[in-house]
This record gives sequence, structure tokens and C-alpha cells, in this order.
Amino acid sequence: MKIAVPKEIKNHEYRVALTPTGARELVGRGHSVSVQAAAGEGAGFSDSDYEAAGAQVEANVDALWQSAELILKVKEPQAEEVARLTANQTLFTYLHLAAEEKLTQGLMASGATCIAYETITDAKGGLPLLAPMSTVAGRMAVQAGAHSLEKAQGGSGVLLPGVPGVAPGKVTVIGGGVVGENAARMALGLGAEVTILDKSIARLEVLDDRYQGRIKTVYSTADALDQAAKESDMIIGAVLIPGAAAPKLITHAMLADMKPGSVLVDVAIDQGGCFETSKPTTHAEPTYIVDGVVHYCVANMPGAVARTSTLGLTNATLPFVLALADKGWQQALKDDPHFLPGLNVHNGQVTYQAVADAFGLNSIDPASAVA
Ligand SMILES: NC(=O)C1=CN([C@@H]2O[C@H](COP(=O)(O)OP(=O)(O)OC[C@H]3O[C@@H](n4cnc5c(N)ncnc54)[C@H](O)[C@@H]3O)[C@@H](O)[C@H]2O)C=CC1
Ligand SMILES: CC(=O)C(=O)O
Ligand SMILES: [Mg+2]
Repeated sequence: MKIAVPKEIKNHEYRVALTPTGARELVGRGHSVSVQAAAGEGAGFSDSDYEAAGAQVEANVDALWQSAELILKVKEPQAEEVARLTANQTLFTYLHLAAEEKLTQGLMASGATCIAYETITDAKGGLPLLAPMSTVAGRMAVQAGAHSLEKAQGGSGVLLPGVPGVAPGKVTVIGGGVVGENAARMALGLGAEVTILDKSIARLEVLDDRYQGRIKTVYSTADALDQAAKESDMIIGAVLIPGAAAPKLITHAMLADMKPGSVLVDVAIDQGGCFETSKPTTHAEPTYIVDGVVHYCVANMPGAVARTSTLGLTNATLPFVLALADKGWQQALKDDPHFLPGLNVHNGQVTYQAVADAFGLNSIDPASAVA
């Protein structure tokens, strides 16, 4: 199979979808791999590393896209990438479609087969291709939030661990999944007072057991959210309803109850965000202030730590990439019930119910697309 790896073009996105190690695996199985010149640079992989692994380095972006059967990316395609996609191509990347109607329409119009990393499941009920980047983003959320608390950033001037004789800052994490637990761990490590809110009692039980009371767990209700808004120095938004738009849990009106200079870090921004006043930001300008509350809403947080993130992401994606290349997308998805929900768009139709629901579109069962 002819596989292409473009250089990512989203703002300050330095990850790459395939490492030289992955290229070597594919080439060893008889596939042809073209990597755009300098695609791996931001993650510490040179063109000659890819060549040594048996890949071709392609400087001509048009030629790279036109010759590909399978395109491997990290971030959702940007407008100029959508325009390049054709009906006989398969795209494998993060898509987050429920947050982006225009992108959804563009992918439908392309006729391409679009498989999202973030809706692939595993036997334990997890999202194995989202989890490594959620781990990164969760760990980064606290350092981004702590920086945002500094006065020069518009923050309240609270140091999370406090000092002897001065109480630590309060961090509330909404959603105790992969992002939430990793954020909570970091905040705990810094010496903050940490509370996690979740709708899942089972998940709160796991966290309570794991952290032995060092992290408070609270069932997420409107009352609990009101209290979090009033008391927290930092709130981290880490909820997910897989594939769907995030619920708005902190409303604009609730900002009036928050302490001036407190910080909202909306990690769920890639699914539309879980705070009403969130809008996507970039690493170039990560924060903005609404009613005295600092908002950090970067939609590709792991892109900033591209070396670690690329290695973590490609460890998780490689088995799926190999299955797509070896078997073709239809057989690969047919053979694996956890890979099948990755299919979001095929042949002009949405194949993921929550994405269709977000925009009032019809969807078809992904199983019918591979039959
Ligand atoms: N901004 C960025 O760069 C990145 C963003 N993300 C995003 O972070 C979000 C969270 O991802 P994960 O932690 O992997 O998901 P997860 O599925 O592991 O955890 C989500 C948690 O939210 C809880 N939840 C759902 N609705 C809730 C509600 N109304 N109130 C309280 N809790 C609720 C669930 O019970 C679950 O425990 C996703 O939108 C993901 O795409 C992930 C990586 C990078
Ligand atoms: C999950 C995601 O959006 C990211 O890693 O950028
Ligand atoms: Mg996005």
C-alpha cells in the first residue's frame, strides 16, 4: 500500500504521525512510505532517519498527497488538507468532528474514508488512541494553569503549593478519566488541594482507592459545580462523552462567582469545550480573559511536547496502521470490533452516531460500510 505522512500544518503542531521505527515496520512488510520533507523535524526525526528506515522523503506536497492510498496525520485536517483528499483515499488521524461542522461537511464532500483515532475503543472500555495524548494533556494542564495563575498572565497570583503558613491553592478537575487523573496527580505533586468531580461513581471509587483520600472525589452535580466555581483557584475541564460535543458545565454566569484571576483550563476544547466561555486557542496565544477569569483552551496541547507525544502516540497507533496497510481498511475494521467505531465518515456519509447527532445529520452503521 502507498502510505503518505504529511508535515502537520496546524499552529505550533510539531508532532508527526509515523516515526522512522514505524516506517521500518511498514517497509519491511512491503509497503511504500512517503514522508514529507522535514515532517519529523519538530519531534527530533530527520529526513535521513526516515530514509535509513526505507521511506522516501518527498518535498512536493501535491505529489505526496496525490499518490497516497492511506494518509497518516496527527491533527484534524486543516482546510487546505481537506481540499486535497479524494474519494479513493483513507485518512487516519484525530478528527474531533462533533466540534467542527465545516470539517465534517468537507470530509463528507471529499468522499474519502476517514477514521478517527479518538473513537477507537478497547476491551476495557477505554479509548486507547486518545489515552496517550490525554495523559500528556492532563500532565500539561496543571503546568499551563499554574503559569496562568501568575500576575503577569492576568492570574490571581496564587502559588499552588502555598508556603509554610500560607494555604495551598485549590484545584478542581471536572471529569476523572485519563486527562483528569493525570492532571490531579500533577496538582497533588505540586502540593495543591485537589478535588475531582465525575458523573461515574465507579470511576470515583477507583480514584478514591488509588489516592487514599489525598484527592477528594465528589459526584458531579449542579451544586458541586457551583461550589467548585466559588472555591477553586484553578478548574480543569476534562470531561468526555466519546465522539460527542462536550456538555457546558461552567456557564458564563458562573464566572461572576469565581475569584478574580482564577484560571479555567479547558482540555475538552477539542470536543467543543466544557465551559460556556471557552473558544479554541493556540500555543501562540494560549490564554484570554473573560470577566477576570483566565481561560487556557489550546486544542493541541501535546503538540508542544512533540518528542514525548510523538513517541507515545505512535506506540498506540502503529498496530492499527499496520492492520490498515496489510489488510486494507474494510477488512481491518471488519476483523476488529474496537477498530470499527473509529470510522467517522465514509463515501459522503457520517458513520458515527454522536457526530451525526451534533449536526442533525443522518448516519449509517459503520458495519454496513465494511460489509
Ligand atoms: N486539548 C488537548 O490538547 C487534548 C484534549 N483531550 C480531550 O480531553 C477530553 C477528556 O479526555 P479523556 O480524559 O481521555 O476522556 P475519558 O473518557 O478518559 O474521561 C472523561 C471523564 O469525563 C467524565 N464525565 C462525562 N461527563 C461528565 C460530566 N457531565 N461531569 C463530570 N464528569 C463527566 C466521564 O465519566 C469520564 O470519567 C476529551 O475531550 C479529549 O479529546 C485529550 C488530549 C489532548
Ligand atoms: C487528542 C488531541 O486532540 C491531541 O492530541 O491534539
Ligand atoms: Mg480541533
